Amino acid sequence: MRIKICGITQPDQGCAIAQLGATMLGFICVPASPRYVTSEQIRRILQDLPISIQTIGVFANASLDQIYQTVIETGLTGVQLHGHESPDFCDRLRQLLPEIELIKALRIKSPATLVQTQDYFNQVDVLLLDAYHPQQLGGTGQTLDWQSLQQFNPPCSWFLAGGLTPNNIQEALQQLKPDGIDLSSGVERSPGDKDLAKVRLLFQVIAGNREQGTGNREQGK
Ligand SMILES: O=C(O)c1ccccc1N[C@@H]1O[C@H](COP(=O)(O)O)[C@@H](O)[C@H]1O
Repeated sequence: MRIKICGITQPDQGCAIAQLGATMLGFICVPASPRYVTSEQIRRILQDLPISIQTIGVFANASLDQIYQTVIETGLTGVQLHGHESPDFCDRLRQLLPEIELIKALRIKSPATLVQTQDYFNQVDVLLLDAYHPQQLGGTGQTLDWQSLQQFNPPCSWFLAGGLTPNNIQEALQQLKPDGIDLSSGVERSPGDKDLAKVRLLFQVIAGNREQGTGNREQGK
């Protein structure tokens, strides 16, 4: 399972979180967010990271040109679209930046909203499900109704996001088997300031969960 820690703003925290086991780091390129980082800041953080870490820029309703410029300036390996971007917009971004990993986040207001995800199956690499909040686009700490997602099985990869923490990740992963998880505010001291003790605990809980799964399989459960 891939693990993305989002809202990185400091080079030392990025390195430490990569060392703890994150496979992806996210950088908020949404100016209104308290976790916003400029291209210059992203570049500085990326230069110390191991090459194996995927680095994702998170955008919301930005123009194709803004996204293109940021990716070219920074060397990000992927883009997460967290606003109201259409499937056609995803297509055009794919043509512009064919090498990057393309993630479309959808904020799920009700189980009925899940139907919208179908429009993106062929357009993106990963679908990311986040919780809906009427005023904020992301990083809200709100959880989804995990039970209502149990039948969600898209033909592409999907990530679970929204209010995940070291305290609730075990329950979430007992109910769902996403290809990846994405955490931001659940491993923070304050917006953009990651709490390394919480990140460490997260990886310990996930490792325990994996061992439990292996044990259950060995015992035929
Ligand atoms: O984190 C932000 O400030 C943010 C701003 C605008 C769009 C997305 C944002 N973050 C994304 O929100 C989800 C869930 O965050 P949380 O774990 O509930 O705090 C995550 O995908 C972030 O990438």
